Parts: sequence; structure tokens; C-alpha cells
Amino acid sequence: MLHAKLTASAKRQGLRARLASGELVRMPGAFNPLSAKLIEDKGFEGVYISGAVLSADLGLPDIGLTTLTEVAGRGGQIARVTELPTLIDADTGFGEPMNVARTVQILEDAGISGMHLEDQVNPKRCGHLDGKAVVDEATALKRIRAAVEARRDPDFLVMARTDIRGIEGLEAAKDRAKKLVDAGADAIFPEAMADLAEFAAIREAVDVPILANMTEFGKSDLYTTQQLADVGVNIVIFPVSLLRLAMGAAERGLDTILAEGSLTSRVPEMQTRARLYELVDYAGYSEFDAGVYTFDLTNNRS
Ligand SMILES: C[C@](O)(C(=O)O)[C@H](CC(=O)O)C(=O)O
Ligand SMILES: [Mg+2]
Repeated sequence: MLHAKLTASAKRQGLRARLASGELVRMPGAFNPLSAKLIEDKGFEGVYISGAVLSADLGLPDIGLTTLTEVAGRGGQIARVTELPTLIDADTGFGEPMNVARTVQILEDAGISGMHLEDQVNPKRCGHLDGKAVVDEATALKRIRAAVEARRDPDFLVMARTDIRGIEGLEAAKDRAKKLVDAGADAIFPEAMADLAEFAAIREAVDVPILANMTEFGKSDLYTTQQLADVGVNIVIFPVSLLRLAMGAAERGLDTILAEGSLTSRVPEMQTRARLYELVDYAGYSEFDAGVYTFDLTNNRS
């Protein structure tokens, strides 16, 4: 109640252990703290905190407009309500290597379990759109180096994302992934892979965990968790999926009010009041409140 029981460090150790076991970590993207609770309730292994969702939530395009304070604030709100490890999208790290160092520490303080840092130039773009550009190798490696050197909890996961595949091709992606690992990256996020064989090629190139981004309407087909596990993927994210599903439902609901004048026909699709209260542990809060209310010092001296 009130917050998750596990400490940030225990969640990070849990993520490390799961990755070491070789079993796939499935991380749907939470669009708010409540959806993170749903992800946990359904039995997933982790929660992803997407930059695209964070921007969209603020009514903004995903082009690097959000600040570290906003990202860490929302990330912290999500991390504190769940027992699951959280992986956050740190975009390009919010500045130069020195800023990246500060970013890592602030995200650690927010209770987050790991972050990914990409090699795009600023302003960044969604990795599945054309027209993006990447920084040179030295700049990309410095970002990772700064992150690794600045972290205080060795279990905080520093994942390097490379967007180079969409610009220079698979060979360049393999080469950059290897160098990012040499610079200290704990894991690799190869963005915009064309197919399963490309994930397998990255798997072959590095010996750290790799992530697959199953974002809809992007460059990759949507593979099943089994297909991805079979080619050696270790983490799969569904970054914007819950937001897209929820917004799809919201649009249909609004259209129904316009067309029918009421939402009666949509009620069966809605999460019930009882289910919502279950997710936010209404009963647990009431019990806590009652316990504190009846607290009496004279009866608690022993
Ligand atoms: C993973 C991602 O970085 C995100 O912010 O969620 C995006 C997702 C998307 O825009 O579909 C990405 O660049 O792939
Ligand atoms: Mg992003």
C-alpha cells in the first residue's frame, strides 16, 4: 500500500537476475502509474516507460521536447507504485556527456531500474520514422561512458540504443553495438530491425542482453514473444501499445456519446468500479486508515 514494498535496489537486482537466467523479460509500456499496476497484476516481468508516451501524454510530438525533470518525475511516479523493475527511455540523455551523468543519477534517485540512451542527434525522432540522424561513434561512446561512470548503483542497467540500422544498415549496427558494449553498455537496443534475422545477427554480434521494440505502425513486423525468445532476444517492449489501445477506446466512446447521446452501449467494455478499486487497493487504504484512526498510545506502550 502507498508504494511498492521492494526497494529500488531489490528491483534492479531482480531484473539483473532475470536477464542472467536467459528468460525473456516482457515489458509493456505504462502510460501512467495505474496502468503499471495493471501490468504487474497481469504477471508481466517489467514495466517500460516510453518517451513517446510521455510526450504524447503532454500533447507533444516525440522530438526531444520533454525535460529531464518531467521524465524523471513521471518515471518516479510509475516506479513507486509497482514491484516490477522499470526501464525508462532517456532519449539522447538530455545534453552533453556531463548532462548524461546527471541524468543517470536523477533516474537512479527516482527509483528506476535502468535506462536506454540513444545515439541520435538532437532533436531526436521516433526511431521508426525516416529522416533521423545519428552522432559519430566517438560521441555515441562518450554518452555511454558518462552514464556508466556516473551511476552509483552497479545494478542500474545502462542500455545503449543504436538507431544506425535505419541510416547505414545492419553491418554498421553490428559494429556500433559491439563498440557500445566495449564502452560499458550492459545491454543493447537495436532500433528498427527489419526482421527476425536481423535480431539474430545482433544477438550473434554481442554477448549482452538485447531488446526488441515491438512498436506498432513501425518498421518491424510484430513478432510473438516466442519468436523473439527463439532468436535470443532478452527483453521485449510494447512501448506505446497500451496508450494506443486506451486512446482507441476513448475515441470510440466519445463517438458513441455523439451518436447515441449516452455511453450505455459501451459500459460492458469499461473497467468496472470494483476492478479499479482492486487495482488501487482501496480496501488496504481503508484498513490502514481505520488502524491509524483507532491508534491509542495508552494501549500501545508494551
Ligand atoms: C521506443 C520509443 O523510443 C518510445 O519512446 O517508446 C519509440 C516508440 C515509437 O515511437 O513507436 C521509438 O522510437 O521506437
Ligand atoms: Mg523514445
